[in-house]
Amino acid sequence: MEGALIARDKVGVQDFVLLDSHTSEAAFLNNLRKRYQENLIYTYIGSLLVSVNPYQELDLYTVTQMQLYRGVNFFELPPHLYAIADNAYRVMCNEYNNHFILISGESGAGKTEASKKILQYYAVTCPTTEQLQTVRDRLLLSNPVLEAFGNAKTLRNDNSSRFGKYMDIQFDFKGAPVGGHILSYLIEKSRVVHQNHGERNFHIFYQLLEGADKDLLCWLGLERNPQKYMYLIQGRCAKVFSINDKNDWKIVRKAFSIIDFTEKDIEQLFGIVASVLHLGNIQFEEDSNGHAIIRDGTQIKWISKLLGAHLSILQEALTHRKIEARSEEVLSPLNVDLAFYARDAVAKAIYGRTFTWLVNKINGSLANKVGFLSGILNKTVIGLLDIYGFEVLDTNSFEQFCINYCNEKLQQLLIEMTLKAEQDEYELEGIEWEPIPYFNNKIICDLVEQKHKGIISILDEECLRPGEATDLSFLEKLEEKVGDHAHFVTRKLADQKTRKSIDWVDFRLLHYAGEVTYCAVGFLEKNNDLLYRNLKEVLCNSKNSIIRDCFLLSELDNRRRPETVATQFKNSLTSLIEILMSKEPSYIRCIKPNENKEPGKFDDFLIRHQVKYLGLMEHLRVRRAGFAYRRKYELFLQRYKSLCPATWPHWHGPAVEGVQRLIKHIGYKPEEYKLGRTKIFIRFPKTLFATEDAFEYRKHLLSKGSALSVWALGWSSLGWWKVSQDVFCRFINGFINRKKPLCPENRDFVRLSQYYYLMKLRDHLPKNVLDQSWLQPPSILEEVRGSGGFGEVWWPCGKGCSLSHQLQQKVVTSAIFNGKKEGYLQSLSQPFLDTRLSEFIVEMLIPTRCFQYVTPVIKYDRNGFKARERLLVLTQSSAYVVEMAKIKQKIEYSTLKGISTSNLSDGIVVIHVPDDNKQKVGNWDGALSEVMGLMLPMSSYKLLE
Ligand SMILES: Nc1ncnc2c1ncn2[C@@H]1O[C@H](COP(=O)(O)OP(=O)(O)OP(=O)(O)O)[C@@H](O)[C@H]1O
Repeated sequence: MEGALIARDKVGVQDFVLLDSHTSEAAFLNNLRKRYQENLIYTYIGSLLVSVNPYQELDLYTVTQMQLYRGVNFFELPPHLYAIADNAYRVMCNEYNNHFILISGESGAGKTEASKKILQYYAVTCPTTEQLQTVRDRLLLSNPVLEAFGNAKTLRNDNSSRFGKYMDIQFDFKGAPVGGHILSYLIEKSRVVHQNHGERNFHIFYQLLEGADKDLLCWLGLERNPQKYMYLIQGRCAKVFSINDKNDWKIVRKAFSIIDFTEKDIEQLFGIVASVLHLGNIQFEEDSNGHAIIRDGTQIKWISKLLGAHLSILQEALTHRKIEARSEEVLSPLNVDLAFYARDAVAKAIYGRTFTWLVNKINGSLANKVGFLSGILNKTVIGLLDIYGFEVLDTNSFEQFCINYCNEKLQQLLIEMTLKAEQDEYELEGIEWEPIPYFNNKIICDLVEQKHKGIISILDEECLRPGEATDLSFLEKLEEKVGDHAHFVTRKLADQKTRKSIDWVDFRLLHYAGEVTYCAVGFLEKNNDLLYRNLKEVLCNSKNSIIRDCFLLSELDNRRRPETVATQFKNSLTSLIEILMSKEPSYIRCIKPNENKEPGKFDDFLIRHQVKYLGLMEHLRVRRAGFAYRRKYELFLQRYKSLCPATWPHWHGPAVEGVQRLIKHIGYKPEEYKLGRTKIFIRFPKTLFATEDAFEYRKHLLSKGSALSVWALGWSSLGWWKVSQDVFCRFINGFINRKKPLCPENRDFVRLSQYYYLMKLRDHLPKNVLDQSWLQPPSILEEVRGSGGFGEVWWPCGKGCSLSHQLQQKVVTSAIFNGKKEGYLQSLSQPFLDTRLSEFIVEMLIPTRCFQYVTPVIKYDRNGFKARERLLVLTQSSAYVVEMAKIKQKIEYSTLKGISTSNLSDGIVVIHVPDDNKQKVGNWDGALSEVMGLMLPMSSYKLLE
C-alpha cells in the first residue's frame, strides 16, 4: 500500500511552493483538482497542510500508514495529517515546548475527522505503558461521547460539531500521553428546541431512543419512535443513511464506562436527556383568565421523577413567574406564549449546562494523575483546535453570528502568526523583502468586538438597559453607531441594488469569508439567555445530582446580572487566543469540495471561493518568497556546533560569527539562507533537515546507544522492500556503478562520515600505509589536521587513486527501486568519490584490488543489535565488512539470500545472509536466514537512487 501511495503521489506537486514560477489561482486550483481526482487529498504550502474532504473512506489511515510517518521528516513522504502531527510531536519532544494544531475550514470541510485522526495517530504511535493505556483509551473515547451530545446533522454536514472544542493532549518528558484537557465553546443550545428544515437535534436523543433497551426506555418513560417527540421533529428530517444511531449508542455506552462514569452518573444523565424530550411534549392551554395551564399532566410527572423535582412546584414554575417587589416575592401567572418560552428556556438551560458538566467530568477522567502521583508535573502539550466552521444558512441568527465571529478571530490569529508576523520579522531583521499584500480581517473583528463601539457592546447595551428594548431597537442602534463601517450594511443603508436582498429586520456583515445576512430577530433573547428565577430554584433543589451541580444555589443569591452570552463567548475566545499564542502553531486548512457530500466531485466555483477566503494564495506567496525556518544565532549554534571543528566544543566569539563558520563548513549555499540581525533564516526545509540529520548522525557517533532504537524502529515498523534474488545482482551493479555528482546536502554527510571515520582510523592505520607516496590532502583532512587530531596522517596516491574509471557502468537500480523508495528520483551522491584514503586502506587489505565501492556504515547484527562502525566494501563478486584495518566478514554475492531497504531515506539496508549451518545442508528458506543489518549513513542511501 505504501508503495502504491508513494508511486501515486507524483500527481501535480505535493507542495504548492513547487508550482512553476507563477502562483496564479488557476495553477493552484489545477494542482488541487488533479490531485483530488487521484484521491490525493493532501497538499502542502510549506508546512501548512491543505486538505480536501474526500467524502469517502480512503486507505490512508491504517496503522501501517501511521508507522510510516512516525519519526520521518515531513517532506520525505507524501503530504498527510500524520506528517503534521508527527512534526509537532517531534519538535515538542526535542525542544520541550508546547504546540497547537489549528484545523479550520467551513462546516463539513473535514475538521472533526482530521482532529480525530490526529488523536488516533498519537494514541497509536506515542510510547505508552500499561498504566497509560487507560489515558489513551479515555482520550480516544471522549470523542464519541462529546459528539453524541454536541454534534448534529445539519444541511451541510451529517455530523456537524455544534460546539467549539479545544483539546490539550499532555505528554510527559518521554513523550508519552499522560492526560488531556478539553475546553468547550458555546454549544448551540437553540437546537434543542428548534431545528431548521432538513436538520436534526443532537445525536444523543436519537441514539437513546434507537439504542436503549426496553427496560431503560420504560424507566425513562420514553417510546422508541422519535416522531413522538416535538423537539425531534422540527426539521422534518428523514432517515439519514450515513448515521447509525443504534451502533453509535453502543459505542457511547461503552465509552462511558471507560471514561469513569458510574452507573449512577449514566442513569442521571439519561434522566436529563429524557426530561428534555418530555419537556418538549408539554403543551399549554389558556384557562378562563387567559393564564397558561398544562394540558396533560403525564409529561410533567416524568420530569418530576427524573429530575427529582417536586411536582407541584415544577408545575407552578412552568406557568408562573416570580417577581420580586421590594422585600416581597409575588407569583405572576404566565400567558401561553410566555409559558412556552419558559419551557424552552429550561430545556435549553438544562441541556447546555449538562453539556458543560459532561466536559468537566471527562476532564476529570483525563486529568494527568500519573504525573501528579509520581511528582512529574513537567509536561508539554499539543492542542487540537476543532471549532465550528464558517457558516452561512438561509436564515442566519445569533448562533451563526457567534460562529462566524469565532472564525474571524481564528483567521486573525492565523494572519497574526503567519502572514503578518513573518513579514514583520523580515523587516525587523533587516532581510530584504518585497511586502506581499493580504486582507487583514482585524477591521471586522473590531467591528464585532470593540469595547463600547462594537456590535457585541451595542447588543449588550440593549439587553441591559432599562425600558423597552427590542431586536428592532438594537438594529437601529447598530445603524446609528456602526452604520458607516465598510463591512456593515442594513436595508436602510444599502444602495438601490443591494436593498432588495436585505429585509428590514436584517443586518449584513461583509466577513472575510463572504457576506452573511443576519436576522436580528431573537438576538436580544438569546444574548440575555434568561431563566426565570423560580425555574432556577426548582433546578437548584433537584435530587438529580448532575442538575444540582449545574445549577448552584449560590447563583440565586448572586444579585448581579450574569454576563450576556455574547460577552461570555467573546471573553472565552480571547482566552483561547491567548492560549494559542503561547504555543507553536501548525495549520491544517480544510476545504469542502462540493455541497452534495459527493466523493470525487470538485466544484471549482466553491473551492475557488474557499481558496480565496482562507488566504491560501497569500500564504503561498509569502512561503515562496520567504524562509521556511529561522532561529536565533545562539540557539542555532548551540544545537549544531558539533558539526564544525571550529565551533566544537566551544565558540568564543559572537554567535553570528560562529554560525557563519558553521554554515560555511557544512556547505550552505548563498541561496539557501540569509543572516538577519539576530537570526539565521533558512529558505528550504530540506536544508534544515539535512543539517538535523547530520546532527543526529553526529550524536549517534557520540553515543551509539541511540542508533539501537533507530534500528529497532526501522526493523519493526517501517515498510521494508525486499529485493528478490534475481534482481539482487542488478542491485549490486547499480549500487557500485552510480556516477552522478554529489548533491550539496549529501556532500555534508559524506564529509562528516569521512571526518569521523578518519578521526577513528588514525590510531589503527596499517604500517604500510605510511610508506606510500602522498598528494595534498582533501580539505576534510586539513580540518582534522587543523583540529590537532590528525597531523601525522598523509594523503595517499596509490594505484587505486582513481575510482572514476570503475564507475562507468549504467545505474541500474532504477529498475528495482523506481516508485518504491521515497526520494528515489532526487540527485545522486558518491560518497568518497573525491577521497581516496578509504579506497587505499581497503586496497591494502583486499589484495584482488577489484573493489568498486567503499563507505563507512554502522553495522548491527542479531547479537544484541550492537552498533559497530565498519567499512562496507563492494567488489564485483563479494561484499566485505572491514573494521579499521581488518576484514571482519566476507560475503559472496552468490550466497546471498537477498537484500532489503526501507522505503524511506533512513539509509538502512539489510543484507540477508544464509545461516551457516543451513547453508551447509543447502537450505535457503528465508525464515532461517541470518540477518546482517547495515545502517548506512545518509550518503550511502543516496547510492540507491
Ligand atoms: N478524511 C476523510 N475521509 C473520509 N471522509 C471524510 C474525511 N473528512 C471528512 N469526511 C466526511 O465528511 C464529513 C464531514 O466532516 P467533518 O465532520 O470533519 O466536518 P467539519 O469540518 O468538522 O464540519 P463542522 O464544522 O460542521 O463540524 C464526515 O462526517 C465524513 O463523512
